[in-house]
Amino acid sequence: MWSGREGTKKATIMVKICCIGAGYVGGPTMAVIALKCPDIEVVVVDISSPRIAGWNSERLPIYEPGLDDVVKQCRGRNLSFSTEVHRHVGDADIVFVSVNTPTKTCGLGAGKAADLTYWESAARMIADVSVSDKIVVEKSTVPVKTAEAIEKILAHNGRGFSYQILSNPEFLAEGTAIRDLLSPDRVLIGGRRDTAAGSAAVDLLAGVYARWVPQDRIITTNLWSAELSKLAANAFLAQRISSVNAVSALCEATGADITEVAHSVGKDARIGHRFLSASVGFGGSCFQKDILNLVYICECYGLPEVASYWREVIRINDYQKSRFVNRVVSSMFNTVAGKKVAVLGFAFKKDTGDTRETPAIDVCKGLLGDKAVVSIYDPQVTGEQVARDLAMNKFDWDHPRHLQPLEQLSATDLEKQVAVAADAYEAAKDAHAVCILTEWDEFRGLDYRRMFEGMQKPAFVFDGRNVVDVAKLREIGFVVYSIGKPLDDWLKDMPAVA
Ligand SMILES: NC(=O)c1ccc[n+]([C@@H]2O[C@H](COP(=O)([O-])OP(=O)(O)OC[C@H]3O[C@@H](n4cnc5c(N)ncnc54)[C@H](O)[C@@H]3O)[C@@H](O)[C@H]2O)c1
Ligand SMILES: O=c1ccn([C@@H]2O[C@H](COP(=O)(O)OP(=O)(O)O[C@H]3O[C@H](CO)[C@@H](O)[C@H](O)[C@H]3O)[C@@H](O)[C@H]2O)c(=O)[nH]1
Repeated sequence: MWSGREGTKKATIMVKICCIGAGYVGGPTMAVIALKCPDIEVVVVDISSPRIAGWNSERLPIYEPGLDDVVKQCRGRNLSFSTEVHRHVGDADIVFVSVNTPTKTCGLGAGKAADLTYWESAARMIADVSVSDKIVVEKSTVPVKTAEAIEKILAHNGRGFSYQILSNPEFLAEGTAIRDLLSPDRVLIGGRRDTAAGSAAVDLLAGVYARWVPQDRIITTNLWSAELSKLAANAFLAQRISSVNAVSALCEATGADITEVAHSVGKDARIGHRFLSASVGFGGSCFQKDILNLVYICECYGLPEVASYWREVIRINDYQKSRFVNRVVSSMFNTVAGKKVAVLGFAFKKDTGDTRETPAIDVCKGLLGDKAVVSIYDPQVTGEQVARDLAMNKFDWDHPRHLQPLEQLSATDLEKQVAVAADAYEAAKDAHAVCILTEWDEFRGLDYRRMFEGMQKPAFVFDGRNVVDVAKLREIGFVVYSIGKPLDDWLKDMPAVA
């Protein structure tokens, strides 16, 4: 067993790992650790009993390709899910903290800063219930210097036990989480290498990952570099999307084709071809939240120019979403009031049921604001989830489910204006337009002729993900708009400004 007080690394057998937070990160990450380290006991705990019940059932609480299989192999062997938070945290050797770190909605830093309420309460709880020394691992994405705050909480409340804090940010993307965890580009571990105990803690955690990750992909840094690298990586990724989306607007204005431009640009090995797909905008629980967090940190350190540089990445993303809504409304004679619009795809990307910060929410709210009647189909998103999302205030989604307030759209408004369809054909029946907002593979192979026949005329397709064959659909008779593609005559004179 590891002993922090002695500052030594003994045998790594008999280690117990406990992860606080059984979400999109905690669940899959721990499942893969359990799979690759059969001699390590891994327990995932959460304050949400429905979530834990889900992890213990046949229908896992999140949809992620390959996850069922990994959980089935380990659950009941060396992987378990529990609401007995105190018991399992108390005697674990390594405690991962993978709780929500939402954007603050009120008070100092509202709309930008990370809300560390859940993090701090987890840290205080660790101090309260510990019966042994521990390595505490930041898995959540946190502001730079959070480790210092956690060290202080544990030092002042830790009742004599020794704690080593490590930063081990997670880089998995949803939809490919299992693949990313099994074969990560890198594992990053930040710690206090300058102390014997800190160094031993880094080595111990690195030893866990080394069971399946090649040594040259395990990077160790100081704490602040690890914390900042996570925010910087997401900012760089999101910046690429905002760059390609900004160019997509110029393509539409000039007759260039964004697919051709992105291909030509990405052929330069220094730029690379990945992450250059123009879209209706990026979504997901991380990009916006983490960039806002970065912006706030820059402001706090007196770097307003750097803050405004990163803020533009979000501005372009918001512009892209409202530009899309304006395209839809202006193309349809400047009004969608009372018109049925089919929305294909509600998740923030394909292969996930996650709708956090999905561009579909903003697009649907924009269309509903113009009094459209919206019929939504997504293969992985339930009607209940759609209703919650459309009734929720900005940023409220990133709190444990039972703490999310619901306001904005009344239930009657929702019932009148929003329906959820069983498939794409039902969504499009009698509709004036189809909007494609998620790039699900099945949307590529739909029978668009059949759809066209059941729709009002002129029939429109607004493709926010460039999944349809534009020429084929135009041949069928659709008026087609596809992000960043040359406009057809119908759309050419329509203004699409935000
Ligand atoms: N989703 C991703 O793809 C991703 C990837 C990398 C990093 N992250 C970061 O990881 C963190 C977690 O993200 P997530 O998507 O897994 O969130 P999530 O909302 O899916 O899961 C967080 C879980 O923590 C639980 N929780 C909150 N406070 C708790 C407490 N005090 N004790 C026990 N459980 C508690 C919640 O009930 C919830 O189930 C965030 O900081 C996020 O930014 C997310
Ligand atoms: O070329 C692209 C690539 C992505 N997207 C969109 O960008 C968003 C985010 O996609 P992606 O990054 O694939 O998914 P996430 O699960 O949000 O993963 C990001 O956020 C995680 C949470 O921090 C990080 O761990 C991952 O490394 C980082 O990729 C989605 O709406 C995508 O549709 C585009 O519009 N164009």
